[in-house]
Amino acid sequence: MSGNLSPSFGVLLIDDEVSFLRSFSLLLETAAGINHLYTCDDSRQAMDLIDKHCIGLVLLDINMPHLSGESLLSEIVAKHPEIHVIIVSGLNQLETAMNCIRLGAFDYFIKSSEENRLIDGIKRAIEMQEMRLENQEMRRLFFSDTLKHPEAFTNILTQDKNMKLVFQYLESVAESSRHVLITGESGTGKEAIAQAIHDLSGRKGSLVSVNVAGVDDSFFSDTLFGHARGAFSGADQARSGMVEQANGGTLFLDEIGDLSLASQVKLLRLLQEGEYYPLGSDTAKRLDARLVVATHQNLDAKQADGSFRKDLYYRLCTHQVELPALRKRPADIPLLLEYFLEKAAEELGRSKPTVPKELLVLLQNYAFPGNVRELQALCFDAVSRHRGGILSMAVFKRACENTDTASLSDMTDAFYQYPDDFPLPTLQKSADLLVDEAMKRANGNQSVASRLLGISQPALSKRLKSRKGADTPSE
Ligand SMILES: Nc1ncnc2c1ncn2[C@@H]1O[C@H](COP(=O)(O)OP(=O)(O)OP(=O)(O)O)[C@@H](O)[C@H]1O
Repeated sequence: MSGNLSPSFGVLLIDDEVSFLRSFSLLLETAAGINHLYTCDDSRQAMDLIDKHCIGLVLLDINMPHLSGESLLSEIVAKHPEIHVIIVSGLNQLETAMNCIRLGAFDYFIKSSEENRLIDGIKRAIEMQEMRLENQEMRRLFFSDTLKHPEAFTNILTQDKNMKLVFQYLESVAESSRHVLITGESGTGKEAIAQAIHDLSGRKGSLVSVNVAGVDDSFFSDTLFGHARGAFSGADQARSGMVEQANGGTLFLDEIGDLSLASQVKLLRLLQEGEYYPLGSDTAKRLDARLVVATHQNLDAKQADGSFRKDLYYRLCTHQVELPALRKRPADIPLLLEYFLEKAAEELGRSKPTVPKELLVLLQNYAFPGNVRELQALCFDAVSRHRGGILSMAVFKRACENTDTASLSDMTDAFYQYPDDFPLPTLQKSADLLVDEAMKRANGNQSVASRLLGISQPALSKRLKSRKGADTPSE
C-alpha cells in the first residue's frame, strides 16, 4: 500500500445499506485503485460530509429513508455544481434515470450493472473532474504568475518566460495521476523536470528512472515487470521489476522514442489494463505508479514512419511539455554560465575565474546542439584548465568551431528559402547584409563576428575597411 490518496479529491459513497458500502468500497479500491473514499449510511449527514471534506465525486443511492437520493441530488447540484454525482441504484426505471439526469446527475448505473461498465463510468467522471481542477489551477497560476512550490524547481535555473510557463503547467497537473510526456532536445533538462514532477506530486514512493534506449524486448520486460523464481534458467530468485519499485511513486522512462515496437506493445498493455504479470507468474500486479516519459525524438515523425505506435502516443500525451532549446532562451546563458563556473570552481577546489566580456557574446551566438549539458561540460573543462586571471575562451571557441553544421542545417535552411517572386539580392549585397547581421549579433566584436561568418578576423576586417572606403564619397 503506497499511502497515497487517489484521486486527489474525495469520493463519497452514500447508501443506507452498510454491507453494500463495504463491498463497493472494496471493489473501487481493488479494481480501480480508488482509495480516497468516504462513506455515509445516513443521507441526512451527507451535506455535512461534503462541506467537511474536499469531495469531487458522489456515488449516490436513490431509495433511502429520511432523505431520498433525488432530493439529495438536487441539493448537491444547487450548492456544489462542480461535484459530479453518479447514481448507483437498485432501481431499473427509465423514468427515474431520466429525472436524475435532468436534475444534473453525471451518470446513472443499476447496482446489478456489469462491474467493468460501472468502474469505467466512475473512472470517466474522475478524469473529467481532474481535468476541471487542472484547468482551474492553470488559470489561477496564469493570472497570478506565481508558483506555489518554487522549491521543486530550485535545481532548474531559468529566467525564460516559456520555461516558467512549463513550471506553472506542471504545478497545475502535479496531483493528477495521469502520465506526462516531456519532449525537448538532448540536454535541455528533461530528467531534471521529471524529478520536479515527482517532487510536486507529493507521492510517498520513490522516483525510479529507467533509460530504455537500445534495450531489447526481453530485457525491457524483465526490467520493468520482474520475474518469478524459476521463470528462466538462472532465475534462482524472484525479482521485483521497476514498476513495482516505483509503487506509490513515479516511474520515469527516459528515451521512450527509442523503445522497440515489441516493447511498445507491452507498455501500451500496462497502461490500458493498469496491471501486469511478472515473467513466469500468473498473478497479476497493479500499476500504482505515475508514469513520466521523455524523449528528444520527434514523435510525430516517428508515428508517420511507423516506428512509434499512435495508440501509445495518445495514451502518453495527456499531459505534455516541450522544453525549449538553450539557443531559444539566450537570457538563460549568462545565468547558467555563472552557475556552472561557480559549481566547477567549488568542485575542483579553485576560485571562480573572471569571465571575459566577449565570452557571453560568443555563447549567445552559439547553437548549443548539446544544450545545458554541453554548457555545463564546457564550464567544467574550462575551469579545470584555468591557471588564474581571466578565463581563457579557448575551450568555448573550439566547441563553436567543431559544431557539426549539418545538424543545424534545418534552422539555417529556412533562411535561404526565397519566394519565387522575391527579387534576389546581388551576391555583394547578400554578403554585406550577412556581415552587418554578424557584427550586430557579436555586439561589434570582430573576432566573434568572423567566427559566425566562418572567415578569419583579418578577412572580416579587410571587408569592413573596403566597404568603408566604398562608402566614402570620392573627392
Ligand atoms: N535549467 C537548468 N539549470 C541547471 N541545471 C540544468 C538545467 N537544465 C539542465 N541542467 C543540468 O544539465 C544536465 C542535463 O540535464 P538532463 O539530464 O535533465 O537533460 P535531458 O534533457 O534529460 O537530456 P537527454 O535527452 O540527453 O537525456 C543535468 O546535469 C542537469 O542537472
